[in-house]
Amino acid sequence: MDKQAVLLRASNLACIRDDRVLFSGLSFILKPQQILLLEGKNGSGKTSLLRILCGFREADEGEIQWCGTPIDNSRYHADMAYVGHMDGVKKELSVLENLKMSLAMARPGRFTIEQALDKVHLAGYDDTLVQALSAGQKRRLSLARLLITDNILWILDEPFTSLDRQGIQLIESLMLKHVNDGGMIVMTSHHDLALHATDIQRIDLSTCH
Ligand SMILES: Nc1ncnc2c1ncn2[C@@H]1O[C@H](COP(=O)(O)OP(=O)(O)OP(=O)(O)O)[C@@H](O)[C@H]1O
Repeated sequence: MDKQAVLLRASNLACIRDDRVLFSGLSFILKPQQILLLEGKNGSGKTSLLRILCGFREADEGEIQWCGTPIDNSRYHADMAYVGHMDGVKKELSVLENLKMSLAMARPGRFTIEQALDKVHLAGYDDTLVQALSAGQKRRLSLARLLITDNILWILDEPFTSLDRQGIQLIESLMLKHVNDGGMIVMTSHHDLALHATDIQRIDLSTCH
């Protein structure tokens, strides 16, 4: 892909829930090697904005473009990966089956399934049913999906939730590598990011009215 042309542009977005304006007039541009950190108090609309950016829900106003065209085109969904609250994993399938399923629907990434499981410290859990994993292990599995597929844009909703200290450091180092390699991340987090050398834009949704 031509990295020069890669750009996520949100223009004048608004989101209304039950007649309440969560945010309006929200615009930003995200380029390769940048992280956009969405901040704001509980209920300010961070998850709602991520779901709009994923194309799961339409904005009440405004437009989102990927590389100059509206996001409802197939290329955006191939370029983007979302890890949300529900972890996006099927609990009745094994760890290996879940990763094989993710791989079947995407371009292969930098790591094999075996390497990714090793990286997120789930080696040896291949045949374990997801329903038998702890909350932190489920989160590690959902993050392993990012490593086995090739997606320039990661959209992450509270990626540190349920992770222990070592897990948080691991994810931070994977995120750093992703952006240093030309990737982009939009994320929410109530946890302070330790990625000091990185180009981080911050938007506080509590103030976007
Ligand atoms: N499906 C829905 N239908 C109606 N209202 C909803 C729906 N989902 C969320 N909301 C409302 O929208 C508001 C914003 O929710 P959202 O989950 O986007 O906030 P958030 O900033 O991510 O919060 P938190 O920090 O608690 O995760 C809340 O008041 C919530 O009740």
